Amino acid sequence: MIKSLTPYASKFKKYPLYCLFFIAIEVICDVVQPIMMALIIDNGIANKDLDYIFFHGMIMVVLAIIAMIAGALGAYFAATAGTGVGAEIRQAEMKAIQNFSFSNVDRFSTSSLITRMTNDTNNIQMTLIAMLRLLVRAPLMLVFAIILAFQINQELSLIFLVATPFLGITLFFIVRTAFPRFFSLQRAIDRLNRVLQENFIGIRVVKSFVRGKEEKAKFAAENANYKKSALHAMKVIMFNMPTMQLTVYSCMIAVLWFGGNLVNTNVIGAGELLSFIAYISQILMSLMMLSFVFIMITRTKASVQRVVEVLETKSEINDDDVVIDIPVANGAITFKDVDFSYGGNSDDEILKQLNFSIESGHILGIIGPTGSGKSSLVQLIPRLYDIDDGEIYVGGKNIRQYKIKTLRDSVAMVLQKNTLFSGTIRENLMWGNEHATDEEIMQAAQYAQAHDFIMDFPDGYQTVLEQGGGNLSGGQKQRLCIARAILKQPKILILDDSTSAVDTETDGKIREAFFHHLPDTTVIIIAQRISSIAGADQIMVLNEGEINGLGTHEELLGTNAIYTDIYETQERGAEV
Ligand SMILES: Nc1ncnc2c1ncn2[C@@H]1O[C@H](COP(=O)(O)OP(=O)(O)OP(=O)(O)O)[C@@H](O)[C@H]1O
Repeated sequence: MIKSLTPYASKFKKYPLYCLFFIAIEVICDVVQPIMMALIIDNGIANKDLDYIFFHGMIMVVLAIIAMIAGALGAYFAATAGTGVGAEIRQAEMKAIQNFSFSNVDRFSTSSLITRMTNDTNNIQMTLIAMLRLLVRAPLMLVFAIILAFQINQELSLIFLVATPFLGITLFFIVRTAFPRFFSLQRAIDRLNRVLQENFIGIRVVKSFVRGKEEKAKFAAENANYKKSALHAMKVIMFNMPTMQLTVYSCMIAVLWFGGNLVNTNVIGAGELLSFIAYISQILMSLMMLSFVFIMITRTKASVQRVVEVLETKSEINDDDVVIDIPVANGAITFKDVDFSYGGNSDDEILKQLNFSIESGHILGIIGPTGSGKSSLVQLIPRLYDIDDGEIYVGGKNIRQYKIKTLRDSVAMVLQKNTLFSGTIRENLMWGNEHATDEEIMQAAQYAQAHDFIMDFPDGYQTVLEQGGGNLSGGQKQRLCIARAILKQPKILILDDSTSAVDTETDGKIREAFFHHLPDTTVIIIAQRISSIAGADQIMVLNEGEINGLGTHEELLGTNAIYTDIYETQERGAEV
């Protein structure tokens, strides 16, 4: 698992070496201090030699200053490496997610992807920084302190031999129990983020339905669940510190007990006993640092697993087999025996045995009850989802023969849910074509019946849109999205219920514009209103994932029950 992340560390190879160098200096300075202290007590104080005390005291001060500077530099290089690797991983996750197919995104869920890119990656970054600093410092200090303690007195040092296995076994059990609990903790963060994300994105709906109380209750439940998961994990970790302290204080008591006797019998000096105790403190510190890092590693193991899952997920839709990048010749579309289900579950087929063709430059209207599969059908054309069975042809070639970018560049979709981004109207329109001239932008806006309302704003095309186009009406947003799609100059233009918020007259003008100004573009219009599709070259009636009728308005009216029923209902509605 760690191996999968090593490529992201390659840029920062030299920093661990710098870190090792400075931390080694810091540790050497720290472990020499007790020796100075012992010398001052056993020689300086015992002989009342003030010069000796002052000289060795100064050495202690200088050592402390060097240790401080080296420690700070070590921490700086550790932080540079850790944050650098974190940034590389985040960038790689972003790249991987941009390549995901819709079903990949469905499988992970948006909130989980956000947690993985933020919280999980942050865990990895923090652990790397701690590992670089402490995994060098703690073992070095431990080894030096043990060696120097052994040099003072070997028998006293045997006390460590009893304490170390006890600590090792305790740590092993803590780490083993904590791992699954940390995994659940990350999942609890996913769920908390999901509730927050849904609430913030849908805040207008929440307020208009006065659902604030229910939303608060939903959040409270997930928040409580998160707290429970965090406590569950912490309960194990809690044992770490007391175990360390119990062991070390027991060691100190044992050292004072046996060491006191050695001082009384003049085997070691009082200063040596004091520095022995100082080494025990350093050994305690090292063990605490080590256990802290091990626990962080345990927590991060869960995060690494979740991040690697994102990095290693290959898009279910790819064009790896396509060697030659052939252009899309025209907007002709053919579906042959197409079956489709979300997640490839054939028991739950959304579209069944679809067979139809549209000539390039023609307009196809699709109508049908809600949930009949209209949006699913059009998403198959630019390969936003792949089909289970059958074949789809665009411009006379199977869509699998095109590079995905080429195919998607030739198809523009205006989705049911319009998304605009913060920035000016002009910037939003240029998503369709980043090289578009002012004339082209204006022309696309005119075709989409957006130019007039844009010019009514004091800043015209430079009007700044709020996040998600919050300062526009629903119909205005829809028209901007249509203009953005037209600007792409696609071979196929798909409008998925995208004029629902536009009045009938403007809707008619938009269709007129397609008819007169985009004669070579194949247009697919999904609509609820018969009037939006009545003039189409062909109309498809979709019902429960199957083609129930296909023909012109005149052919379907009177012969297709569903179409006639929708028509009559809407006519009656219009009369009332
Ligand atoms: N991402 C998805 N994952 C799983 N099932 C989905 C997904 N999107 C849609 N569905 C299911 O597929 C079926 C067809 O949905 P689709 O959106 O294609 O219908 P539609 O005819 O466009 O409906 P509407 O007119 O209400 O927009 C529905 O049963 C829906 O629950």
